[in-house]
Amino acid sequence: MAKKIGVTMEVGNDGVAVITISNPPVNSLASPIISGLKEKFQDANQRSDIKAIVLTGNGGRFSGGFDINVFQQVHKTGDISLMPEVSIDLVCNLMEDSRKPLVAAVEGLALGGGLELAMACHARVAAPKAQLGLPELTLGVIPGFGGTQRLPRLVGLAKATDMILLSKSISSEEGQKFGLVDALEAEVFKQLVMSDTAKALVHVFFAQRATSKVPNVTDVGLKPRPMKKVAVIGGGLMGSGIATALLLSNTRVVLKEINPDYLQKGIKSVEANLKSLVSRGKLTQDKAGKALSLLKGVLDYAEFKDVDMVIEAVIENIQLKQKIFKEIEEICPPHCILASNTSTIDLNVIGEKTNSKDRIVGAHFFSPAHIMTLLEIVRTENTSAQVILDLMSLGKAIKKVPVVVGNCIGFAVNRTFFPYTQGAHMLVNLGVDLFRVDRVITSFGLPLGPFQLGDLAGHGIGMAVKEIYAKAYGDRMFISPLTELLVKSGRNGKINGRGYYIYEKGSKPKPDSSVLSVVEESRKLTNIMPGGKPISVTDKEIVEMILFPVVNEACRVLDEGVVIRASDLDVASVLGMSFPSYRGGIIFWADTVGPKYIYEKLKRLSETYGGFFKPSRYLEERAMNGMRLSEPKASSRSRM
Ligand SMILES: C[C@H](O)CC(=O)SCCNC(=O)CCNC(=O)[C@H](O)C(C)(C)COP(=O)(O)OP(=O)(O)OC[C@H]1O[C@@H](n2cnc3c(N)ncnc32)[C@H](O)[C@@H]1OP(=O)(O)O
Repeated sequence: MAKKIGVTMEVGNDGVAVITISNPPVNSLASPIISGLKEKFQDANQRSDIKAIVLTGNGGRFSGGFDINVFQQVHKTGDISLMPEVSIDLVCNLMEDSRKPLVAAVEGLALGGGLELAMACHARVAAPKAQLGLPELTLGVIPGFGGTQRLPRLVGLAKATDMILLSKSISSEEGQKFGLVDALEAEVFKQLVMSDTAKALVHVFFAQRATSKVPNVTDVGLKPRPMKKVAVIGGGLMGSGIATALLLSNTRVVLKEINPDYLQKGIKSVEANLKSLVSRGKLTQDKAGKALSLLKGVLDYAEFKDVDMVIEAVIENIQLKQKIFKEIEEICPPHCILASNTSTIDLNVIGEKTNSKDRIVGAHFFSPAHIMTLLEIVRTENTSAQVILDLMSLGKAIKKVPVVVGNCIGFAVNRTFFPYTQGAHMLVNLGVDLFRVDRVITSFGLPLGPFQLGDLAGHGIGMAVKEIYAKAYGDRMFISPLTELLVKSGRNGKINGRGYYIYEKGSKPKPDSSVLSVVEESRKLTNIMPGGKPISVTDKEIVEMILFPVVNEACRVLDEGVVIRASDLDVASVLGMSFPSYRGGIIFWADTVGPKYIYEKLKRLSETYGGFFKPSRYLEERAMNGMRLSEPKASSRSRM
């Protein structure tokens, strides 16, 4: 039977193209394979429906390298032109420079040119026990597809020299240890690569990398300035957490409070944060001591004269923030970045009384700030590219994932998720058990259901936030009296030991059945149960009624250009809201479910239950045109 030689490309519904090398028995890189690869990569890079590429080999072997028969032919004929030019066209231009995430899925072996192709990909996943090496020297040649350059960068010079000069191959397990392999997968490698989970996780991996590319900021030749000394104003929960994160990365921190009592509390919180990291084995005592030595508590602005950045983290009070920004503008050096950790207030309003609008930026950390990795960098139309770059660079230095977003109420994450609680409240007012709602949402993959999350955030805050959202997005809110009734009955959430659940030291939160009388009162007031009877819903419908309105708001966030790209919202939802990463983030998940399905469901729900579910224009357009939500808009009215 004739051998089937060639390169194939299959594109899944999710936009992932799988390019497969077929040249049995070892998928050597013969001329038709090299030209096939060029053609497929060219095609994949151009097609708008392809958003990520996987390169793999057929029959359990990635590739045994360049076709040695060609060497033999060259030797026989003396015609060196038989050697194809591969490095520039294929390996650099089409693979390495591809703007689409490109992953090598390696099984069996990747040797010589085979490993070099894998190294030109943006990441490598390998099955256990695969053989990886550059044995070219055994044939009297050197690695010719760039391996001499890429291998040392991945595994270090010593290991690379060993592998190249001694033609020593290594296993994928060793490769992972040295950084040649990004992830190892189990035996059912192929199935796993093609599984929804792998697709989602690979998506999040690349989406996270993509966040560091910000047009007109990271591509205009600017260099980040060093942030040697940073001031944090406010030593509360957020301020002390932010200070801890900075100290852990060896940044000098000035922590300012308004009186000695508050200052002492702030410093104690930083100490407690560090102590808890030490007790959990995440930090040595020495390093904790070093971090603390970089902290200086102050009650006035004297230390602000030489700071590189101020991060304001006081309560959400517009007048107070405006006053602080006016003061720091006067006292800080002219290069100093003036950042606010506000989660809701418009940055233009905060900076209204200053003449330094180009230096004003949002640094929205998520609580606890020294642990949660998302940092929303909120820019206004006046924030300078240099300031954004500096904050991105500081964010990375303190081990956060900075995502640059536009200025709107709630920014990207809180705005996208504001319907999350409301959908849950609607269900409960329609007669569904609140503890069931939490159970269904946690089994979907979020760590906390909406009611337990509300308890954790505190219902006092919940009420304040609801008001802010009602002003901004009141046209699409479900207003439920549940939170107010809860607070009235003395249940502020975890903070005072009681919310929907009972919180006792040392034990897990317990559902509090006595809260049901509060729920009953709310149901009476809203009176939305059809015929006064509880509705009957499946678990799937519960997920849909809570998360589809979130997807709907995410569509508006995309439509208004609050994020640079859809995948930024995926990363932000995973890191800021703990949306399950194995579902790829909110937009990736929605595209998996299907925009048309979501649109039709929301439309039906809005006919029954009103405007809260009304599909957005963006969702409707995508559903009607059979487009994914993540596809970039043809013309953008970005706020970025
Ligand atoms: C530009 C680049 O940097 C340059 C290069 O890539 S140079 C090439 C570097 N690659 C190599 O040196 C790998 C050479 N091959 C091997 O070491 C071994 O064949 C192997 C480990 C891949 C597989 O070993 P094993 O399973 O024992 O099978 P083995 O009998 O050796 O090979 C199976 C068949 O594949 C062929 N083959 C293996 N590697 C090949 C290659 N790179 N090109 C062409 N044919 C190859 C063998 O000639 C053999 O063919 P046959 O069945 O007609 O006799």
